[in-house]
Amino acid sequence: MAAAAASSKMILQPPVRSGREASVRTPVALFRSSPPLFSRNQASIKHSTRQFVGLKAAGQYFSSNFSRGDSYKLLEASVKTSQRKTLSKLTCSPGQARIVAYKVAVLGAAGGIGQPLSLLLKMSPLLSNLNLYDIANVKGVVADLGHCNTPAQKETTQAKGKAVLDWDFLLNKAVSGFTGPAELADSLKGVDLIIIPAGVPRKPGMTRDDLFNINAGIVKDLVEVAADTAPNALINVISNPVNSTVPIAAEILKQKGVYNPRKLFGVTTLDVVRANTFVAKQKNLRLIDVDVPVIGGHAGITILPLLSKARPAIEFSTQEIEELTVRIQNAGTEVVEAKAGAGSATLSMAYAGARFAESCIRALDGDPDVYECSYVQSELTELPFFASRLKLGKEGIEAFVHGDLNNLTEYEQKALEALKPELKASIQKGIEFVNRESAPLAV
Ligand SMILES: NC(=O)C1=CN([C@@H]2O[C@H](COP(=O)(O)OP(=O)(O)OC[C@H]3O[C@@H](n4cnc5c(N)ncnc54)[C@H](O)[C@@H]3O)[C@@H](O)[C@H]2O)C=CC1
Ligand SMILES: O=C([O-])CC(=O)C(=O)O
Repeated sequence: MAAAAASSKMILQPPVRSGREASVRTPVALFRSSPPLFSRNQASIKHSTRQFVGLKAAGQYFSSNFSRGDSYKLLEASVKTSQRKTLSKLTCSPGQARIVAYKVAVLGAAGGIGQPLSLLLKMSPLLSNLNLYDIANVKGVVADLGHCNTPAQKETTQAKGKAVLDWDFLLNKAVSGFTGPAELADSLKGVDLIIIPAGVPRKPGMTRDDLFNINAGIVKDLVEVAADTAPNALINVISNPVNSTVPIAAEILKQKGVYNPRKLFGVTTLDVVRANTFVAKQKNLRLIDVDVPVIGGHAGITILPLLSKARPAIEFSTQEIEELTVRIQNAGTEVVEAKAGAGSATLSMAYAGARFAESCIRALDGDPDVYECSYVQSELTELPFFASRLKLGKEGIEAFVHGDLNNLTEYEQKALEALKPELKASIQKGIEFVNRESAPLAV
């Protein structure tokens, strides 16, 4: 069993910084872009990517779709030197080529989130296989996506026995469809990452917790098969209510004897994406420069943006803090109401989900500089699950950015205490659901 996710060794202290200094001197991108998959000097590129990929210029194609080029220097500096890893795995020299062959399964792939998420994943240069599972309508999605000419990667052996990584412009990236419970296990064989957006979305007037009765069972059933078929995969749970579905997934994995708290994530990236968007707009900043950690959970007041920890360091009035916090907490409802019965956030969630998935893959691949907020098993507070900023690594969670919870403002501290009872009840509800479902029937 992996070490407890929040062992003291894994706790990072952020560097001491004055806000002004941080804002002026530090590039504050959320994430560095993925390093090139191979060094151009070291491996040959047979074709111009510009020729084949309409969306990005050749030089950009090998980097992330969701992040930018600057490194996340402040956070990186908070990692002890001994914890730093080299980038050696991310480049390859002749004779040492490898295939970047990460396999991802999307469960609920034909839905409002599943479809655009699958498209974004198919565009990602970091994965080779995409397995799409749903109880209905997957065939069409696979046929549709299969026509996008996003190339696969493969290792080729050149003259003189030199292996190089290359794009195979004839082979399309493998996209496979799986429909119905009988095909679920096949969709999960050999995958590195499982993303779960299966379940019903809200309608106006509903809370996320109102989805519990349907979605709890869906997540439970999917994770049971995942535990049997891909026990080592990372799992990203999108299905709501995330505050309960993640504890449900954890209990199922525990029952199956394969729970690794470092590998189970509730996807809260959309809260960060929204916080960054709203703050950048309010303060007239470049979007790319803004990073607001969002902690707690993923429903109403359990969503707590830490504006005092925003980068760059930004001055907010009390009124701005209150208005921005409430807007970020209610942003999901804002979309639900605007869609007026046609569902909840799908496109922004697909974007956020693809970003989080890409971060997971980059971490698996050895990128030493990957930080994300996520709702996970945690010891940062007295609650067993809590969203906070994490450093991701090859085995999932590598460390917690502990310092985010230090020196909170009075407003944030109060909001943190206020969210705890609701979050605790949602966690308890998830755990009790699994225990009830698996209790032997009274005779
Ligand atoms: N974590 C987050 O930040 C967010 C979470 N969500 C949640 O994501 C979930 C999905 O939302 P949408 O894609 O808009 O819903 P949707 O109804 O458009 O799609 C859901 C898909 O799940 C499939 N599905 C249902 N039961 C299944 C099962 N047992 N196995 C596999 N697939 C199954 C459906 O056939 C459908 O294709 C909802 O619970 C929603 O609340 C939505 C937005 C943000
Ligand atoms: O609000 C919803 O029901 C969907 C969701 O979680 C979000 O958009 O943050």
